[in-house]
Amino acid sequence: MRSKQHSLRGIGALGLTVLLSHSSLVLSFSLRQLSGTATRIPGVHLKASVVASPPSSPILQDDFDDVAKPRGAKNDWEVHKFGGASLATAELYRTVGDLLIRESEGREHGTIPTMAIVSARGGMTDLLVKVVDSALLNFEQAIVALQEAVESQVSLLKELAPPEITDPIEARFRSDGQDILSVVQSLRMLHTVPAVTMEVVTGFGEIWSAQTLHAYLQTQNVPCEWIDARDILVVKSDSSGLGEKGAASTGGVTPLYEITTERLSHWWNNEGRNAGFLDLSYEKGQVPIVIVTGFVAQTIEGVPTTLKRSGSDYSATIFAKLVNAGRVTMWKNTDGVYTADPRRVPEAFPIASLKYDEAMELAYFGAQVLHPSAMEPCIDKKIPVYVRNIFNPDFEGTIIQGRCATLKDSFDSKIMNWRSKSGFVPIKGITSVDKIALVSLEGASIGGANVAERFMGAMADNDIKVLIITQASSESSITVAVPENEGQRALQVLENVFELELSRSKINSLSVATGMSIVAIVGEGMAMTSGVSATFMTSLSSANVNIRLIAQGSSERQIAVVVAAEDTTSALRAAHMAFTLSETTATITLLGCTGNIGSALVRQLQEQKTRLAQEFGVSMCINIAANSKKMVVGENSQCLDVDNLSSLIKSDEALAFDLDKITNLMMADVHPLRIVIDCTNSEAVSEYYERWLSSGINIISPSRKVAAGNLERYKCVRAAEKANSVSWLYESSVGSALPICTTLQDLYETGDKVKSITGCVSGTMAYVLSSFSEDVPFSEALRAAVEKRITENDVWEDLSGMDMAQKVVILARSMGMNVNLEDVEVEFLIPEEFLKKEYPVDWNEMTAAQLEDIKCMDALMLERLKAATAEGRRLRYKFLIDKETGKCKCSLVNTETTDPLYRLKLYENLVAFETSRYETSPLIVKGAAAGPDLASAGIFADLLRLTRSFSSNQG
Ligand SMILES: Nc1ncnc2c1ncn2[C@@H]1O[C@H](COP(=O)(O)OP(=O)(O)O)[C@@H](O)[C@H]1O
Ligand SMILES: N[C@@H](CC(=O)OP(=O)(O)O)C(=O)O
Repeated sequence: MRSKQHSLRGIGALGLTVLLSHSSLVLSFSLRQLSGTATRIPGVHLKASVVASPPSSPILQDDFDDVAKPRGAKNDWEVHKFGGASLATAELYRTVGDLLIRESEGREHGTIPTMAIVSARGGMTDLLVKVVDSALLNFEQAIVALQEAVESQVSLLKELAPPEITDPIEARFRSDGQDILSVVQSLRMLHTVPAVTMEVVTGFGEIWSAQTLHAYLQTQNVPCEWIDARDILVVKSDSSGLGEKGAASTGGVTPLYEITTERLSHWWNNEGRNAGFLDLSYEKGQVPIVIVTGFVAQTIEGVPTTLKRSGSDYSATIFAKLVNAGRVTMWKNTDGVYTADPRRVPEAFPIASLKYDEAMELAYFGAQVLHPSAMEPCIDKKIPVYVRNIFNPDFEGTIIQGRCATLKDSFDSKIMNWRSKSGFVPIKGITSVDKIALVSLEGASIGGANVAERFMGAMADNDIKVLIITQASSESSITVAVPENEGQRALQVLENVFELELSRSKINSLSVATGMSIVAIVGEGMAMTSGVSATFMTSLSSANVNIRLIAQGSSERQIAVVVAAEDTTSALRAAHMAFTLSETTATITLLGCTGNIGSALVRQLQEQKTRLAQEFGVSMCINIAANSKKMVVGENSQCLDVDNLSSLIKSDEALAFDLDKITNLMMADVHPLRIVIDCTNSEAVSEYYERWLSSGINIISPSRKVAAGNLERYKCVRAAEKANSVSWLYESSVGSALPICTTLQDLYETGDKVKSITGCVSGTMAYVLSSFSEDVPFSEALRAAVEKRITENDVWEDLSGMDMAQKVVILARSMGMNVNLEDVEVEFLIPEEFLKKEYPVDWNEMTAAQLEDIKCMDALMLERLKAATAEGRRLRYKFLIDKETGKCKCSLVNTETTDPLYRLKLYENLVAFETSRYETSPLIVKGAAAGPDLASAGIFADLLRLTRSFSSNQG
């Protein structure tokens, strides 16, 4: 095992002494370098590995091996990167070590030289950041954090290998801890934290992590070594600070490949040779495993630096390029790159494949899973990058390879509307960057003064990272998105630059707005399709998200918007769903879920769900279900298990029914297609219709409470529907599943003039009147109808004619008539006093009493039947709506043989439309229309209508 004891130890507070020992590398530290370092971190007892150009090698030129072609190996190198989450515990270090051994054993083509780039153990970098950050504010806290950092790594190490391996490593960790302590102490004298201090201290996480994994691999007796990347990787950095995970940036760090290649080659021919890597017998299964510290590097001046937060991904691809690897695998704690951050969008799922450019855009706009620069090194050598889950290694994850078509290519190709090609989704992923400020210059009237150039020049000169720019063509208005913590500085800088113009009022205003986030959709498919940005914007507006700025990259691979920070998650989820990246087509609140119609609907949804998903790509998600007493709610907007709905509502999980709570939950749901299905007959529920529609929630109502209720309320609800571009559908409230309302709407919308509508829209009336006879009394026919569950719960609603009258109101209103229920002339088939009578609350008892009472009508009804039969006619309960006279009527009539109702059978409904176009022969809609199954089929049809019209809206 090799010892790396290269430290810079301070002997005086402001002095800098170098104590460096390295088996093969010669220290050459120029005075300029030393003073350079000293000016950056004066007084710092810096431990750094400083590598100058390789010494004259003792190795003969013939003997010099190319690291990219390991002597004797049949396969290329493969590089694996393990992030902090994959190295959080001793168990995980073992898992990683075993995985490396397995991978190095190869697949069908023999052993594979293997390189592992390791991050700090999970949470370590944050802890080291805390050590530095708290040094000035709370020194005690810094010490505690430092102790925790060292001790946690030591105890993890000791779990992995015996003392003969771990003792020297532990000693190094502790000595490193002492060095960090010196650095931190010196900060107290400086009263400031030089940028390089953070880079030096945080890098120790990776240095310790690599040695920890190396300790474990040594116990497995495999040829292995570890590399401190600060000895090899030389970079040029044009940005200060570590950055933040998931911040929008390109990092600003460029590897210097020539010198880095030289150093790696030198390492291979010296350290590697000493480790026996040049003499391995690959056929016999011997293969090198080289562990490299991620994240850390060195500047050309020899100062330790980093590749910025999440930079180990970048280290991995840089080393992959250096050794010309066959592939890079980034091992993460997720099943690959997701369509959106899974912590914010629970519906997100792993993307199977991405182009390099798409991955770069996603990373630039904040997808924390990848470092923004990480793709660069793989592009020219076409090295595929796999993103896989260490906790689910059998899953394929995401593969990143290939370039996107250029803008010119897309100009040459045929543009199509993305919704016209079924199954095609132009968007691969949706990301966000938090903590953004918008800086705006408005109302410039400075002819020829080149406002944009001065604006952007000021940003560049002051090192302010501009993430998005939008500019009005006149240059009179420019807005840029910058990191929030740069917002005020950007404003000051601009105030200085445009001081003169501001004082002469040649610029209206310069302003900064903080508390913003960028939300971006990414995918190469958008360059070749139309309708993408319309879908994006519509989804945001349906989620009530206000857009502050829009920008589309010239590559047409991304569209970014800036929104208020508190709207970010809604925006992400809404866009995710609008592009059907989520499977759920609609989220549904089902009211009255245990009633006759509600439970029939649940049954149908259960039966149809696979077919709907497979044939139509529609997935309905019942998210809230309630009856009049209880309600159940899917956690985090997740779907309830439809197969278990009835037991869920009886379980302890069920909450007390609360319409306000339901409304708030629906309003918080950002799904662009939210639907309430009102299968209740509740007046209380109908009071919420207007509010729901005004909040962008669609309604499907078999309930007639609103459609046939108070005219003023009906009008308000309709107005809310129109104003909010949502739908209120109630096809199932008239004639169950028969297309009566839609037919009427079609006639109306196509300009036909509906003169009158007649027919029978009561299944109970149709059944009873066509089945009672001299042998079967009227009351017995009604009993049969009750048993067949085709009546309303309260059979008086049917027999009073009020059920039919409500449907008449609905149809008349659809013809543009201003009618209320009182305007319908209704003939009762029961004595009026029955309606005022008090019946038991229990349904069975109430119905039994009603069936007893109705017997008094048997004789009278038989008489009417006989009279009709004597004339060769049939008894039917018929409605009439006459547009011209405004008359609406429901009555018992003796129908002639020519009347379409004459042949109406048991369960049937019939509606005849007499219109200008259908003058000679009315348009007739007829069919079975009774019972919960048909009613729920009507709701189902409305549901599908809504999902269809929603998707066409979006294109
Ligand atoms: N689009 C995305 N796909 C996958 N993960 C994402 C995405 N956006 C954000 N993340 C977050 O990034 C995390 C993985 O990135 P990171 O923590 O940097 O990994 P590691 O440290 O293991 O390299 C995931 O746990 C997830 O929470
Ligand atoms: N440890 C560094 C570098 C890195 O890339 O880590 P991770 O792979 O865990 O994101 C960081 O936390 O930023």
